Amino acid sequence: MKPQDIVAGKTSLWIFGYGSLVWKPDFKYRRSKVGYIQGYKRRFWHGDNFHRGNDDLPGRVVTLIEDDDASTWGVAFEVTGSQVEESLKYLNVRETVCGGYSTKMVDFFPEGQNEPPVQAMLYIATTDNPLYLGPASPEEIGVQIAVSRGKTGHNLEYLLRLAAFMRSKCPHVEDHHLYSIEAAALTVVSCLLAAQ
Ligand SMILES: N[C@@H](CCC(=O)N[C@@H](CS)C(=O)NCC(=O)O)C(=O)O
Repeated sequence: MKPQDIVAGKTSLWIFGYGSLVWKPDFKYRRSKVGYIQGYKRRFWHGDNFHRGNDDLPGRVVTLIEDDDASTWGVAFEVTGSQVEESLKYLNVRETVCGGYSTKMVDFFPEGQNEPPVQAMLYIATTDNPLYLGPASPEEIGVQIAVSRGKTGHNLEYLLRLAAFMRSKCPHVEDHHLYSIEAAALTVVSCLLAAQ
């Protein structure tokens, strides 16, 4: 679904972030809410040859993989009025042109007892994406992240800031995939520093 089809005539839109968007939205928004989506798991299975890697050494960033038993926590940002077009124009370049992500509408469940779900748009890199790297062990992913950097910065920053967000805003979530990769990447970094 193209963003313009999603926002046709909309004066308000929720955008769900679950990777770099949770700590660096970089667009103006009216308000944000921590919460989750159902039916997807977050995995470091998407390659990145722009923001956090290059063609010779692609970085690893997150995408969403369908899993009926899973949920993924992040942040939804509400954009209104002129913010709708401005945010989509910016994110189209950042996420789609540079990142290989496409857009999808899902139900977003804000944290809190009596919060009803709202429709939210997210960016997802599907498995048929040419940058898709697929599953690997935490150790393999940790090494790749520890040695990759791109035009936006080091892949390690991308990993550590996401882990810091989850510990701070979603301490109840046991994201073994994220934290095992974080531990593996930090082990690699400590070994590289010790070898210097
Ligand atoms: N679509 C996910 C992942 C977004 C993401 O990590 N996209 C990359 C593009 S490969 C990005 O924006 N990177 C910016 C950065 O690494 O600072 C999200 O909602 O946060």
